[in-house]
Amino acid sequence: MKIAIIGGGNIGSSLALALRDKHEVKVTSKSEKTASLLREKGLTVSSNRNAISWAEVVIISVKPFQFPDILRENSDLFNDKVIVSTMAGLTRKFLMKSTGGKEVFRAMPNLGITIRRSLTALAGCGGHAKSVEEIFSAVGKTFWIDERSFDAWTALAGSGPGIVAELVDSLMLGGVKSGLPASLSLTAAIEVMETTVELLKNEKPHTLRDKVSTPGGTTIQAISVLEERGVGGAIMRAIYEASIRSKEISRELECSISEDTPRK
Ligand SMILES: NC(=O)C1=CN([C@@H]2O[C@H](COP(=O)(O)OP(=O)(O)OC[C@H]3O[C@@H](n4cnc5c(N)ncnc54)[C@H](OP(=O)(O)O)[C@@H]3O)[C@@H](O)[C@H]2O)C=CC1
Ligand SMILES: O=C(O)[C@@H]1CCC=N1
Repeated sequence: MKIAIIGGGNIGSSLALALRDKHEVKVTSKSEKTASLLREKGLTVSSNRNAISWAEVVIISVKPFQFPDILRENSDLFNDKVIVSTMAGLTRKFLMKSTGGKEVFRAMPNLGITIRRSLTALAGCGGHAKSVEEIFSAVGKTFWIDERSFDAWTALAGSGPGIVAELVDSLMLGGVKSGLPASLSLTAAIEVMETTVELLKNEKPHTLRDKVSTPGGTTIQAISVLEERGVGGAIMRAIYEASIRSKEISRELECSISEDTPRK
C-alpha cells in the first residue's frame, strides 16, 4: 500500500518506522528540524500535498488543533482517499464531513506504539477495514470498538501511560520521603509496577491486595491513607474527566474551523 502519514511526531514516526518494510510510506512534518530527524531514521519525508495526492491511505497524526491547517491547505486532495485519524476527540462524522474521504476510520493508539506495544482501538467500516487493522497490528494489539466508546478508550488506554507514569513518580517520591535514595526508589517503583502487572494477569486486583495486607500491618496502613484521601475516587474521576475532555475537543474544533475553510 502507499501510505501517507501526516505528522511524523510520537505516533506518526512510530507508525512510519513499523510500516516501511512492508509498505511504501511518506511522512510529513511542519518544521525542518523534525523533517531532518525523520530523514536520519531513513524515512521518506515529503510535503503534505505530495504525500496525500500520491497515497491510497492517509493517516492523519497531527494534534487536533493542527488539523484545521491540514484541511485548509489540502481539502481538494482527500476525496478518493482512505482517511485514518489518530487524533483525539475528532469524530468520524466530523472527519467525513470535513475531508470528504472515500472511507474514514478512527484509530486510538497509545504511547506503547514507540515499542510496538500499543493498544489501538479502531472504528469505521468499508473495504479497507482489514488494511487498517493490518497497519495497527504492526505496532501492537488492535480492538474494533463502537465509536461511542472512543472517548472512554482515549481516557483510559490513550492517556493511561501518562497517568500511570504520574503514579510511578509518586511511588518514587514516597520511597524518598521514607528514606530511600531517589534512583533506588525509582528502580523499586518500576519493578513493583512490573511485578504487579504480571501477577494481575492471573488474579483480580482486590484478591492481590488482600493477599499483601497483613492484619494490622504496613499495607493496610498505606491503603487506609489512600481511602481517607479519596485517591481511588480521584483516579476514577480523572479518567472520567479525560473522557469528557475528549468529547469537548471535537465540539471546539467544529466551532473554530472558520467559515472560509473549504468543506466537502
Ligand atoms: N502521544 C500520545 O500518547 C497519543 C496521541 N494521540 C493522538 O495522535 C496525534 C499525534 O500525537 P503525537 O504524535 O503525540 O503529537 P506530536 O506533537 O508528537 O506530533 C505531531 C506532528 O505533527 C506535525 N505537524 C503539525 N502541523 C503539521 C502540518 N501542518 N503539516 C505536517 N505536519 C504537521 C508536527 O511537526 P513538527 O514536529 O515539525 O512540529 C509533529 O511532528 C494527536 O492528535 C493525539 O491526539 C493518540 C493516542 C496517544
Ligand atoms: O492527551 C491527549 O489528548 C492525547 C490523546 C491520548 C493521549 N494523548
